[in-house]
Amino acid sequence: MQPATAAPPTRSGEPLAVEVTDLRRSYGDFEAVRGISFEVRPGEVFALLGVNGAGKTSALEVLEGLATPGGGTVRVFGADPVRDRAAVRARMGMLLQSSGLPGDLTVAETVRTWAGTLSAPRDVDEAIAQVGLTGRADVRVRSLSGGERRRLDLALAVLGRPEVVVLDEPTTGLDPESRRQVWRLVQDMVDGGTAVVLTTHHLEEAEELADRVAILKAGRIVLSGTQEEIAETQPAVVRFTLDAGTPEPPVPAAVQVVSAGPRHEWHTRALQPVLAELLAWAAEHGVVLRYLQATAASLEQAFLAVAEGRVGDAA
Ligand SMILES: Nc1ncnc2c1ncn2[C@@H]1O[C@H](COP(=O)(O)OP(=O)(O)OP(=O)(O)O)[C@@H](O)[C@H]1O
Repeated sequence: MQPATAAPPTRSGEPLAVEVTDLRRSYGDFEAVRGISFEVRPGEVFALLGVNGAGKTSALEVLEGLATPGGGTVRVFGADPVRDRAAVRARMGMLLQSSGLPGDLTVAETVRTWAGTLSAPRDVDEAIAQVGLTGRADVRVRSLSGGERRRLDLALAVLGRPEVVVLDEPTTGLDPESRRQVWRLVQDMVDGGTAVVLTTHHLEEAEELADRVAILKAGRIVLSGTQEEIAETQPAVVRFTLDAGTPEPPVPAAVQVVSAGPRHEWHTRALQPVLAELLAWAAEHGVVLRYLQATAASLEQAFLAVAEGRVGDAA
């Protein structure tokens, strides 16, 4: 487990795109964000994960300048998103969980109107094409499907060529193809040097996009680091089923037996040698390991461990 979420110092001297230090936010007596810290550099994707109510949106709203922190600081390229709102807004694109676009305008009119408020917008047709809405350009917003509307929101979020983009659940409601289209768009922006902070309930989205991840629970960061660092906090899993009457394999020292049958489940931090030992035993004794599965530790396992209180509940 990583105690802090400092960005790796890969490009010395480069300003931090986002710097959040000991951020707190309360609603009345209830503290929804309880002292979180993280940094994001240009060209990096940082994902905030957590179950419903963990505090992700509450934290992002401070970053977006929509709420003031109850404690701690937030800086975007060194500026305060609330005090220096105009300066931060010029460099930031945001995709909120829900948007309130006028339903009467068409897609093209909406993008054109939005472009008119920006100093250096992308080409309107290109922006519409990038989110796959070219064929829907003349359709009124109110007639769009939920997924199409989400893609329009995204087109607007990145229309001003932002250096920092905050995406609150960018692909919720999208079909798999549209989701991939959004991932490509995000990846293109990142390749161009944009810093991205995103929340998502789709772990495969974080796996696809995020350089670093923080898993929140009840307003605190419980695990953070690269995906590999987070996954390594969890054991690998081996599962197999033995036919009745088959001898039991010896349990290697590095194994914790979670289930001893009929479906065996072993947890281990030494997957390769444990698997090698098991397979050698099976070959030697002519035993079939039915439905054999070996799963390396994953971000998903770590997420579930946090959600289910197996990690970090003492915090
Ligand atoms: N306006 C509000 N007034 C009171 N409590 C609120 C308010 N907004 C959020 N909360 C509470 O703060 C906590 C964090 O909410 P938040 O929306 O930040 O979580 P989240 O991680 O973004 O959840 P989700 O994944 O469901 O979007 C929750 O317990 C929520 O009920």
